[in-house]
Amino acid sequence: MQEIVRYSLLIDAGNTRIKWAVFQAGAMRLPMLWLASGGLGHEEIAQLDRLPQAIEAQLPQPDHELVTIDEVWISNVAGAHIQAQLEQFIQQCFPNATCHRFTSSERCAGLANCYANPTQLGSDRFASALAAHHFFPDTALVVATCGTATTIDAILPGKGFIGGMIAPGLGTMAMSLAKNTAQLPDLTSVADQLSLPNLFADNTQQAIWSGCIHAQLGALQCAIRDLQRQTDSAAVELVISGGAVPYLRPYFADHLIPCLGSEMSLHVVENLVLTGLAVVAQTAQLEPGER
Ligand SMILES: Nc1ncnc2c1ncn2[C@@H]1O[C@H](COP(=O)(O)OP(=O)(O)O)[C@@H](O)[C@H]1O
Ligand SMILES: CC(C)(COP(=O)(O)O)[C@@H](O)C(=O)NCCC(=O)O
Repeated sequence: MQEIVRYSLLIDAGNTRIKWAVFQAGAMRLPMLWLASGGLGHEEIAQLDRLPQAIEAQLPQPDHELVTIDEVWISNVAGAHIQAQLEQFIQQCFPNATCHRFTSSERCAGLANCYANPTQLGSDRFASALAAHHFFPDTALVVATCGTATTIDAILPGKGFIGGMIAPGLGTMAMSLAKNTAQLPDLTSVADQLSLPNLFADNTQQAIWSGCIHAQLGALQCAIRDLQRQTDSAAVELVISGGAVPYLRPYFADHLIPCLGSEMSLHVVENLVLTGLAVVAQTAQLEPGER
């Protein structure tokens, strides 16, 4: 008889990209071993009608297994239009799956949310915090996601998610300079080739890039230092994720690790929001009353 293997589909709809992963509840460790995963821009959303094929192509699928997506968890901060399209694709592709929209609440998976209005907190920020708290419990954490916006949040043992900062993301910063000035170019297509031999650049492209990169690093440094002051200790760890991390990472050794005190206190996670949704899905399966 064929065994039916039950999977959860996790979806992180950010303001630039939609990321997805297939997860099977069980022991979790970093990096997460997704059974299948992918991502696409908003402009490519129509391709989601081929999601079952994209998933099947990646799954290790021995003959005796039938693959069933029996639940979907969505974190969406990209608006009602994207939510409606996502729900339509899920209904079309996985008609038997239960679809859950993850939103921020006062408490989830053992983490308290101290936002004045807990439901106002972006679901991606809360999911990221849940992931960080799950893997690094009892630690003062700065949790950063560097996407369309850069969000830099804090978790304190005994208190939970205490709040954070929302800043323009790296790409958003660079684009806003190009849009709002007469003489500054758009760096989007050349970002992959840009390097910074000196913080004080001697040309326009590198000067823009230096400004944007160091603004991001500076915000992270401020967050780490503030949390260190609040905890009266240097034992603060940074968990960081998001599409802009590959551009920022070359500067971590000079600008973040000295603040943290040790390389061991820096954790780069491929997709923290999806990881948080896996924590939520697992908690809901194991402890249905906890969500
Ligand atoms: N060429 C680039 N230059 C600067 N930033 C980039 C570039 N490519 C990607 N990024 C960054 O990655 C972001 C997308 O990352 P992601 O974490 O998926 O964001 P979101 O969750 O907001 O959709 C872009 O908005 C941008 O900030
Ligand atoms: C801050 C955000 C825009 C980040 O979105 P992203 O960059 O991940 O696409 C999103 O988390 C959001 O819309 N938050 C709601 C407001 C808040 O968190 O306070």
